[in-house]
Amino acid sequence: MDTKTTFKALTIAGSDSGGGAGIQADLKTFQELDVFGMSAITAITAQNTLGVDGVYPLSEEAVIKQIDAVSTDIGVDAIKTGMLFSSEIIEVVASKIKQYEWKNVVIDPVMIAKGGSRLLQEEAVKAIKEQLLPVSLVITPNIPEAEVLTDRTIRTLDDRKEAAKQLYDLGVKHVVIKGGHADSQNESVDLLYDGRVFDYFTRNRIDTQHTHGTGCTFAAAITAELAKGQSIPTAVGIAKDFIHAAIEDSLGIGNGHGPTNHWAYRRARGR
Ligand SMILES: Nc1ncnc2c1ncn2[C@@H]1O[C@H](COP(=O)(O)OP(=O)(O)O)[C@@H](O)[C@H]1O
Ligand SMILES: Cc1ncc(COP(=O)(O)OP(=O)(O)O)c(N)n1
Repeated sequence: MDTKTTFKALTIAGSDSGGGAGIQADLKTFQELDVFGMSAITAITAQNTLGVDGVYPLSEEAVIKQIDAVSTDIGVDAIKTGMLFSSEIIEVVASKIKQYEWKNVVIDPVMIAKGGSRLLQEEAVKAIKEQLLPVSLVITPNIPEAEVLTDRTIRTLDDRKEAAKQLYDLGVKHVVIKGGHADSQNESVDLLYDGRVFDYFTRNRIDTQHTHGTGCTFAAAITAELAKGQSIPTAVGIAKDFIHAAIEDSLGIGNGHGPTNHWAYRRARGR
């Protein structure tokens, strides 16, 4: 009998036709980290490195069917959410997390794409705070997303720490506020808060416009490592190394904000 363990992760997110963000980025990241990837698509976007040209949400029924199909047969060790688009889809996802008693739940609260297109309806922010955060293990907002979720301006690291505490108080067990949008010219610092202590993950800032999909890729790497049973600080540390390699060795594809390189981390390890 085959006794090999296969770790499995599910992404519940939107499709990016350009391949750099959304479910495409998540599945590539799972694969690169030796985790079997599955998807429940919430919306289809027509998108490339120049921006989003169309958003086509799926019905709640379609999302439910996809989640049930993989959960009842294949099984799930960790899940990640990305673009959820509406309060209705968020409600479905929160109820499925409860139904399947998932513990390794990573929320990337995707709101607006780089070019300014909305990937989450404005009124759905409330549903993320009230329905999703209480049933999640980790949330990974960038600074603008953390500002919306906490209704506060974040300029300094102290502002970020206060925002992390505020998010923790909504019920999520770990908060990672990413530093890609911070003012710092030299480094990009991500902050992790577990309700007790702050931890910092720091790498040099890379001067590039090819950062499309960095948030999705980072959160997917955390999810993959949680699926394998890693602790949260270890998973965040590996994700930081993964995204840093992917940005540093980016591919130069397209005429706008290009994608990161999902195979850079593996190649750097000689695999
Ligand atoms: N120019 C950069 N150089 C190095 N790391 C970066 C850079 N931009 C983003 N990162 C890292 O990429 C990840 C995603 O960050 P961020 O850009 O804040 O998220 P999002 O893509 O959701 O806006 C974080 O780990 C962040 O520190
Ligand atoms: C379908 C889809 N999902 C998420 C995003 C946002 O990705 P993110 O990693 O935040 O990168 P940018 O859009 O900021 O480049 C997306 N664009 N599309």
